[in-house]
Amino acid sequence: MESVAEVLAAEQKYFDHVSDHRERMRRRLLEAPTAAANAGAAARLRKDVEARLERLGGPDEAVAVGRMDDEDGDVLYVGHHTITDDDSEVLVVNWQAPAAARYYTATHADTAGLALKRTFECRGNLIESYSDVVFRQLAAAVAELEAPDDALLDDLNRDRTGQMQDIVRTIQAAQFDLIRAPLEQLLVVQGGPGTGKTAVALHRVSWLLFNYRDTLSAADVLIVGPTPTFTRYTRTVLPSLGDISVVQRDIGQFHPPVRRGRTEDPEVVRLKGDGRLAGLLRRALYDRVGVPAGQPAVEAHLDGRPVVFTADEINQIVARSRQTPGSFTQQRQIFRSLMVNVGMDRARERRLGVRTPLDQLIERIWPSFTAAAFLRELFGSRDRLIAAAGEAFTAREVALLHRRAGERITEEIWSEADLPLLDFLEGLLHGIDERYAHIVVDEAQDLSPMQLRSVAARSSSGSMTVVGDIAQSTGLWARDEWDDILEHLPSQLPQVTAELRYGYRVPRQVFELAERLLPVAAPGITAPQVVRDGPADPVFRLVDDDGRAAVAVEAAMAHASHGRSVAIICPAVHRWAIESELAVRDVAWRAASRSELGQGVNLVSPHEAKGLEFDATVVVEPKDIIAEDERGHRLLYVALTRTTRYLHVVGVLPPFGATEPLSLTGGEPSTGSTPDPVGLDDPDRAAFTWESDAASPVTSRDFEPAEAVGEFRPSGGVAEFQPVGAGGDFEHAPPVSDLEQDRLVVGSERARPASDVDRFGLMVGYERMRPADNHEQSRPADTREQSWPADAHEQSWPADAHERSEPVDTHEHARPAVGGEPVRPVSDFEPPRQIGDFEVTRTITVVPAVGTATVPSPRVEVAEPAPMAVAVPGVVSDPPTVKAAAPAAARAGSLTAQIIELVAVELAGQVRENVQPAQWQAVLDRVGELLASPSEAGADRHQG
Ligand SMILES: Nc1ncnc2c1ncn2[C@@H]1O[C@H](COP(=O)(O)OP(=O)(O)OP(=O)(O)O)[C@@H](O)[C@H]1O
Repeated sequence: MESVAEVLAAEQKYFDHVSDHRERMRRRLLEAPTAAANAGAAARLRKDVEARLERLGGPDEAVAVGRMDDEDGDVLYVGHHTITDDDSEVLVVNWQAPAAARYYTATHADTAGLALKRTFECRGNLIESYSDVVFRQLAAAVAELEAPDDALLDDLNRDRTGQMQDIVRTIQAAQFDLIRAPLEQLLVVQGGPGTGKTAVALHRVSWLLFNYRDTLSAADVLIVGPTPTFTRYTRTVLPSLGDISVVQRDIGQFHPPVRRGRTEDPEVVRLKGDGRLAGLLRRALYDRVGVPAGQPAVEAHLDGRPVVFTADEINQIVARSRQTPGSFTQQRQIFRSLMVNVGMDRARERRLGVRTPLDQLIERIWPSFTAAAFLRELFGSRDRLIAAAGEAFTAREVALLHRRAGERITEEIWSEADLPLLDFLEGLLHGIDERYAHIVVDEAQDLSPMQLRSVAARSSSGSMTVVGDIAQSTGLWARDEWDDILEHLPSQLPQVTAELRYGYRVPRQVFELAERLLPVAAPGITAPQVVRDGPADPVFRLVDDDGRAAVAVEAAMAHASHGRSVAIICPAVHRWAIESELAVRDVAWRAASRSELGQGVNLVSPHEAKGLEFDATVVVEPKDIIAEDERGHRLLYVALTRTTRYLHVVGVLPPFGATEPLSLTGGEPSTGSTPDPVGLDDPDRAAFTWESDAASPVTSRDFEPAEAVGEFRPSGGVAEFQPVGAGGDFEHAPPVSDLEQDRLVVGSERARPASDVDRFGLMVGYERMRPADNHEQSRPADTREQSWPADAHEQSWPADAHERSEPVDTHEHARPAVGGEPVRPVSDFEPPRQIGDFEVTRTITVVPAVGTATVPSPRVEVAEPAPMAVAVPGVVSDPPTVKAAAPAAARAGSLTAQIIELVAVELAGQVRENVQPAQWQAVLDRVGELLASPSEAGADRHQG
């Protein structure tokens, strides 16, 4: 069997060989125009050459994405583009070609005659690694049937860039089935978040363009997305597949040119999206045609020769004109020619005194409009609205549509809900010029009937790919059924509905949280099956109102500092605070509302977040996301499912506690008997995760704090913390901390092995706020942060900090100053590498704002921390060695105390209660003391 290195060398040789041929093809193509007979032919050739060069791929692209070996030993390489040698032998076949299909369709159950499928991981044309699926082995390994292969996992784990990437390398069999479904149908693809609906829809376009190339060109295809941001995010995929001229638009782009920016009441917006508006507009438009009632006859002149028409006569001509197929304007032209014909026949001798030229009369009887002018007049006239509304609308609805017109048409500002109406009118007035043989509608689940009409009006054939997720359907037109959407997309073609079942984007830990919303958000929908684990559990950050923005921004900055794309998904009510915080901290950020996305910090509204994804997301204030939409739980589901790796939830509601569990379901505050909506009752679930940069941060499940340091014993509504081993009972105390290779590790015997636990590292909270020279004030002021000052003794301490119940604001603009020295912002502090004898392996953010929790009762009382520190058997195994070990032990002791506090928080969570600010403060004060004079406190404790 060949070694990996041998395989790589052989494959690279082939890649280089193919690349040489590709460059030869390129040179030949580039030379072609110069050989043309004349300038016109050369220009045509050049265009053709450009298109063919696109199809060839760039010189830096990998020539192939994979290869397949059939059972007879024949090999075929698959890539983005076909590459041939001098004899026109195919070296690499393009992925859309029928010959490539088996690369995607082969499965363990039906190998399609393949023995092996190899997927390459490349940088440019350099192969970095490859992964093989050996079908016979796969079939044998039943356990692996649903397991994603390595190549797929690699792709899913890569950093996101703010632009969607193609998935040619790793299209899955079920996805490929939809990609190559026949053109002549209306294909509906339902699938949960991250199941690849958008990817499938885009690759389907490319596949159709290749396989129906005789009848379908790029100009025949339209892709419609929900927002400009989404369109920007997805628009590079098709060019990367060699399909450059496919039209990609967002739904807000179908309208005549008007000024946008009017905001409207949701009730009005909803009404304007209603399909009944189509009837109203049509009636209103044709209500403007005809001779006004009460006018039996009219007179006009044709070149000075008077003509008289009776009203009946004109109305008959109007009726005849309206029967001809065509737009309002075309019918008007017919009307005009009929009128002119009659006029010519009937015109008498020239006579003065008839003032109205025939064209003016025609304009009065059948006015010509622009869509905007017509709609402005209609909305501005209650009478016209009432007439057009007929029986189909209530008086209230008519009143909602009525509005004062702007002074001039050029000053009229239009709302988003007006746009489909303008578009509909434009279609009535002039017809729709741009029609497409295939239309892809992404995120279709939210579109209003009038928006869907805009799409349908552009279909020449009824062939469409409609993708979306009912469970993510929000907004004023949130749907529970696909039929409610499809009734507005009429098609003569068969309608086929398919479902994508595997979730590729969202890691298991995150989806386990998000899917708990589904029973409330979309009861009939089956959750997708996630295919991979993420690097971390979701992190819940408990904050108070003042601390929210800081915590969210800090979390985002931390991710951004690792080069990740991170979205702060923020409901409108907190947007300002977040933007201010970003400004104060001088953080460069991008706004989805301006269609900017990329690495670093992005600020995104929950609605804008649809269809997008990021390496990390910070979801701000779940309850307000829920409040932002009638289907707020779905909106939160959307927000929670945007991450490919890390999720932070930042909110004022504690993620635990009997009085207010993390209210992912929103609504009324829960009582003790209310089932916990996110399953935090479930003892197997981590109540929260302590924030950490570790690859897998320590969660509340990771060790057994109660066994390690003590336990909470509820008594009369107050749970008391009882440290185990108090009074020096080392023998029976399980280890609380241990010194191992200069690291402080924490855990009990039942905890994870030290290698895992040592990620826990040192708890260095609180210390950063230590006063320079007044140890009595040594106490934490802001437990949201966890950095250690580079030099603790240089820090100033706000004089009134001990009286504050809210975290001290450490921002530039509101930084407290003590003795003229401003308190430095948290971001200025570098955690130390070394504390005493201990190497700092990790800093962990303290669960924030416990000191400011407002949950009244029941409460947890935390006993004095002193006895807790005695259980340091790894350091001080018996009293005689106390003195010698005192400095190290003292430091370890104080740090242990901090750990114990965190354990206390954890336990508080586990007993589903919260710590009273006063109690908590007592603990923190005590730790402050210990930290202020560690040796003394340590010695005391060990002696005591
Ligand atoms: N076969 C695959 N190989 C590699 N990556 C894939 C594959 N299928 C999907 N993905 C990736 O999964 C992520 C989610 O895909 P996509 O955005 O198409 O999902 P979606 O179903 O449209 O999600 P949403 O409902 O949130 O809009 C993308 O990063 C996409 O590239």
